[in-house]
This record gives sequence, C-alpha cells and structure tokens, in this order.
Amino acid sequence: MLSSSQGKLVRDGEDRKPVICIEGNIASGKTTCLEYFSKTSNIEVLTEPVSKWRNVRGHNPLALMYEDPARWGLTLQTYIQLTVLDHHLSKIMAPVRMMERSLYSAKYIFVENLYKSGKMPEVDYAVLSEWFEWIISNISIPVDLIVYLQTSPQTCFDRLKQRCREEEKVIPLEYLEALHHLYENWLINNTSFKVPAPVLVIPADHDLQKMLHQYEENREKIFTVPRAP
Ligand SMILES: Nc1ncnc2c1ncn2[C@@H]1O[C@H](COP(=O)(O)OP(=O)(O)O)[C@@H](O)[C@H]1O
Ligand SMILES: Cc1cn([C@H]2C[C@H](O)[C@@H](COP(=O)(O)O)O2)c(=O)[nH]c1=O
Repeated sequence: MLSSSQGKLVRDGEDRKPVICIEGNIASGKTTCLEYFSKTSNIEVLTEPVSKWRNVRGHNPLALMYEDPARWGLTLQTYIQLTVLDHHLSKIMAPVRMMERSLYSAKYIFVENLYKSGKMPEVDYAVLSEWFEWIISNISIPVDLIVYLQTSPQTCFDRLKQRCREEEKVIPLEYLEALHHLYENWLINNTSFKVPAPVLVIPADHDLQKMLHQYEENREKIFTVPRAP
C-alpha cells in the first residue's frame, strides 16, 4: 500500500530501511554476489525478476527484444519498468534489503542504449521517458547505496557464454561494450544522469575466490551505509 508524504507516494507500514542496489553489466556477477550475501542474517535479497521477463502469460519479451529490438524494445522495457517498480515498492521483510539493479539502471542503461544505438524509435523512447519521469517525480524510490561491480566487457562476454542463457546467445561483445560505457559514464564519470545514491566500486574481473574475499573486505562499508534522507 502507498500513502502520501511530502508530495510523493511512499510505501507505508514500516520504517525506512536501508536499500542497497547491486549494479553492473550483464553477467558481471551480480547474482553470484547476492547469493553470497544472502547467507548473512538480517538481510533480504531480491534478484531481478528475469523469469517474468522470459514468461509473461506465455510470451517471452526478453527473447523477442533480442530477436527484433526495434519492434519489441518498448514492450520489454515497459514490463521491466513495471516489475522493477513492484520490487522497489514491495514490503521490506528484513532490516536491510539488497537488490539486483534498479529502476534507474533499466532506464539510464538499457533504454538509453536501445535509443542511442538507433534500435528504439524516438516515439517509444519518449513514451518510456515520460513514464519514468512520472514515476520518479511522484513515487519515492529510495536507494541508499549502489555497489557497482566494475568489469571489462570481455569478462562479461566470457561469463555470458559460460552461463549460456538461451535468449542471450545472440549478444555480441559490442553490445556489452556499449552498456559498459553507459555504466561508466553514469556511475564513474558522472557525465550522464543523476546518481541516486553514493557508489561503492568493486573491481569484478577477478576469479570467484578473490571476489568473495573482496566482498568480505567490503562487508562493513556496505552494511553501515547511512540511510538517505
Ligand atoms: N568471479 C567470477 N569468476 C568466474 N565466473 C563467475 C564469477 N562470478 C560469476 N561467475 C559466473 O558467471 C556467470 C554470470 O554470473 P551472474 O552472477 O549470473 O551474473 P549477473 O547476475 O551479473 O548476470 C555465471 O555462470 C556465474 O557462475
Ligand atoms: C534491467 C534490464 C535487463 N535486460 C536484460 C539484459 C539481460 O539479458 C537480462 C538481465 O540479465 P543480467 O544477467 O541480470 O544482467 O535482461 C534488458 O534488456 N533491459 C533491462 O532494462
């Protein structure tokens, strides 16, 4: 349920609890990172609802988008915006929430990439942008910390091949390079969109053992994050 506070709709029925978003390119290791932290007590983990994006009432908008982005980009991104908004607004059951990506990256990285690469018609981009602007102007979407898993596109390409998700077999290295530049401009160079929270960068090209070690080293920084006002 939502109630109104200071002109915005807010999730009600609970105190504000810290929300930490894990960001990074496709196959950068976000799910693996969340899996690791899910073993910590008092933390709730929300992974991306990819299964919904692969099956909405028997349709697979993720596959359709990769087959024909100009035709299906709007369809997929509209549904992603809805399902991610639903995650942001769902009741937080533990003292801290960690979630995979956010409403912000769906727009600032993926929608932006479709449009900039000429694969999304201007009218589709305009409609999605209007929706997004309305949501962030009228609904409180609090994020207290962004943990950015910073990888090279080549690392993601190798991990993507290893993961072997059917819909993603058509992804070329250039696609991951384009997403990488958008992420870097947003979270590192601060040259594109407003960053909604402080950013903690974790270099993520390393093998699993080294990554787990780095997660441990950063645990304190991650979980003592001050809550945004
Ligand atoms: N540090 C790592 N070194 C090698 N492989 C990894 C590492 N982290 C994750 N993987 C593997 O790479 C693939 C993508 O990881 P995943 O966590 O699903 O990425 P994301 O959620 O960011 O898409 C998976 O097959 C996973 O087992
Ligand atoms: C948020 C978002 C995701 N996608 C695509 C990109 C990938 O194929 C999957 C998500 O997988 P990941 O391993 O978690 O990166 O969904 C997209 O096309 N648009 C989006 O906004």
